[in-house]
Amino acid sequence: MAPLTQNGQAPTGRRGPTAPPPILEASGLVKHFGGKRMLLKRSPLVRAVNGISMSVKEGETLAVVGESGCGKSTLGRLLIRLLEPSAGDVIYRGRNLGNLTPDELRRLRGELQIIFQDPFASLNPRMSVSDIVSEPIWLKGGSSRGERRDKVVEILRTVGLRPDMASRYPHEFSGGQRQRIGVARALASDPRLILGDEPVSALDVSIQAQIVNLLEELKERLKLTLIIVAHDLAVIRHMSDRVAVMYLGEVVELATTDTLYDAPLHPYTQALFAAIPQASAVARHSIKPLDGDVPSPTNPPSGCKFHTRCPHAKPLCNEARPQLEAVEGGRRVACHFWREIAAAGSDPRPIARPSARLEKRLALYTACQAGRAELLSHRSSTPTAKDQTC
Ligand SMILES: Nc1ncnc2c1ncn2[C@@H]1O[C@H](COP(=O)(O)OP(=O)(O)OP(=O)(O)O)[C@@H](O)[C@H]1O
Repeated sequence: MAPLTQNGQAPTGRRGPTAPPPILEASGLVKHFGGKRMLLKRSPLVRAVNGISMSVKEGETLAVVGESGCGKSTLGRLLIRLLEPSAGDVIYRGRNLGNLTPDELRRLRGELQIIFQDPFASLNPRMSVSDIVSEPIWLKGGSSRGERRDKVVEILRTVGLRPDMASRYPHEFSGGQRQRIGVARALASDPRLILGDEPVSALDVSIQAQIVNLLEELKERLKLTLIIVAHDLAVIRHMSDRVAVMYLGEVVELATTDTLYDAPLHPYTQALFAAIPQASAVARHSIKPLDGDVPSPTNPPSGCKFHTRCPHAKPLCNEARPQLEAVEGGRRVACHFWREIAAAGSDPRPIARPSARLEKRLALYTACQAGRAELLSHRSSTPTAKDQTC
């Protein structure tokens, strides 16, 4: 089993001569918050991200999953340089973002965009839709007022909103429509890579499917790369090509979506997926969902951060931090004993039927996928005022 190189890639040669270079590569990313002296005492040091090395391939959808507080949003924001790392580098299309001048970074900002979780909080209530969407175009520079107006109209159509909605204000829209405005704002600067930070979790389930489908459609049409931070494993399975599983500031497993859902290797991934046993092969292995809470990132356990909750923990896990190790098929796992755990779990049982709730959600996605062509033609002619149907 070949170990990873410093930048989180498999050793040179494994990628193959024809594989395109990643659009983004992170190496040794660390982000600590706090730890500053305040009057009489020091604020606690929060170790949000601890030495993550990974890459994002051009045109893929990479999902980042994990329990609340494990550092998903922080990692996402570090990758698009919305946050400055405490240590480590992000190389975007061959350029180290840490070495750019503020001016160079501002010019590059349009290529790296974000869609926020909460469409109610993330839009300025005092700005019209037209102002919200045209601001990034204006910031990019080089366009006249008329060109900006035309581009706003085009982008609104692209995200399924009517051009006459441009003069309205965010409070006049439904949740799904507001998230479409958030998507329009992200698209306005012609991005190459978009971070979706829980882009659908604040929305009603039926609206979630619309936004998921919109993002997928835009990704294909505009050749975007997506990083999706989310905790909804059904949405992740539907949307992503690869999944990075995080635990307490570290990536513990990284694999293609099908591989990960069919046979998770890390005990944390297994336990995470056991919360939706019918949706994954972990149902075959009677793995229990996780007990207890994630330890505090201000005082993380030594060695493997997961050992305090891991059913397979051995003394070594308390002593040494496991490295992300390359496994066949481009998958990576950070566990000292993944081979033993995988071998012990080779007693497959039939997969249980999906729960009624999961079945409903999967059916909804399928229906929305099937209705996409119809929806698109509907949007361009007589778009709906409210996001009520697929
Ligand atoms: N600006 C900040 N100052 C101090 N601590 C922070 C800050 N931002 C995040 N943290 C802490 O860093 C840790 C990781 O936070 P982060 O938001 O990245 O987690 P997450 O996995 O995205 O959580 P959630 O799913 O709940 O959004 C948490 O303990 C959080 O409290």
